[in-house]
Parts: sequence; C-alpha cells; structure tokens
Amino acid sequence: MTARNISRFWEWGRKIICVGRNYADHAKELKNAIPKEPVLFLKPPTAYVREGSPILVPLYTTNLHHEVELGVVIGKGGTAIPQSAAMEHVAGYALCLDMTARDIQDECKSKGLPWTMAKAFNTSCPVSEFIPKERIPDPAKVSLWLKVNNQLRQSGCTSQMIFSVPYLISYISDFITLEEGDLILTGTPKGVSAVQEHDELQAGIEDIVTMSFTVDRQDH
Ligand SMILES: O=C([O-])CC(=O)C(=O)O
Ligand SMILES: [Mg+2]
Repeated sequence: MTARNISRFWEWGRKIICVGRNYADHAKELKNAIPKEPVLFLKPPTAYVREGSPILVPLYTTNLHHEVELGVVIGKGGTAIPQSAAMEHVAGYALCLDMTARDIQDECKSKGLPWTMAKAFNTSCPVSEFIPKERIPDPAKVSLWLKVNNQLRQSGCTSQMIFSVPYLISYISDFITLEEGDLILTGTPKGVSAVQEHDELQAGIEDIVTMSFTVDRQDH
C-alpha cells in the first residue's frame, strides 16, 4: 500500500469536527449567546467538495448560508492532548466553508434537535488545497474573506476567535480521539448570508490561498 499524502486529507475518510459560535460577532448576528465552552458538531467525509465541483443546494432548504472558516488539518493523532503540545499535532490548514441550511437549523434549534440535516449534507464542506503549517506561522493572526458574485460578504481575522486553535485541539481530544487526516473547522466570523443557484463564491486567506465554487440546485 502506498503511503497516504496528507495534502489530500479529504480523500482519507476522516472526521470533520466543527466549532460553532467561536466568533462573538457571528454569535450576536444570529442572536445566540456567547459560549462558555466550545459548541461542537460533526460533518461526515461525504461533505467534502473540491474546486471544480459545485456546491449543491439540498432540496429541503430555501436558505442555504455560507460560513467561511479556517480549517486545521491534524497530522499526528492523539487523545487528551495538552494545550502546550497541541500545535505539534497540526500538519497544516485549509480554507473551508461550513455550508448551512439556516432554515433547517432554526427549526432544529427551536425543537431542541441535532443540526445534522442543516450541516452534514453532501457538499456541505467545500475545502481549498492543503496549506502546509509553515505558511501560517500563527493561526491566531490570519484574515479570511468571502465574496458572493464579487461582493464582499465576510471579512474577519482569526484573532477574534473566542477559543484558540491549541485550546480547541486539547478540548476536543479529551473526548474524541484525533486521528491523522482529521479536519477541525474553527467557526465563522460575521457576515453569513444566503446563496442561490448559479452564484459564484470566492474565498481566501490573505495572499496564502483562494478558492471558488459555483452553487447548483440538486436535481433529484
Ligand atoms: O451555524 C452556526 O451559527 C454555528 C457555526 O457553525 C459557526 O459559528 O461557525
Ligand atoms: Mg460554522
């Protein structure tokens, strides 16, 4: 068997662990409380979509939102990783979108139900190319942006995160063993909004990476 290449982590079938409400300005825009502990949910590996393939709007939503996020790619697995050692477990990063069926999420929230239908559908996790760790020396100091049809909708800096990357790795690994190839989505800054069929989404991290996706309606 040939060795797997971490720069194609999306092919590994590993976990996607997402952090919600990690930016106060986004928690506020959706009228959510500022969390005292990280809010976590999961996406399956079937959520991945790469440039060249469209983001598909599930048939059951009329309010699909973009959320631009810094993704952290795990290079060395572990359980109960101390914060002081957390960065040794990072192989690199990826720019990610946490596509969210907001109408379904609102319904789930009001019924106290899990967010799976709102967050975990096929193509709900567009990802950029792999960004080696050296290209982002400090994950608490990078700017992210997202445009829809060339109009800026989101622009934020990871310095606004409530819980830092090392804190999240340590917190998550206390109860979910992290494995090589796992991806952690670290939450979105404010500016989330709806996308429609045929929209063009473009997102970037400073001059480090950009990516673009089109939105399509699922046809069955
Ligand atoms: O859906 C939400 O508002 C929670 C979330 O994923 C985020 O804050 O990134
Ligand atoms: Mg999110």
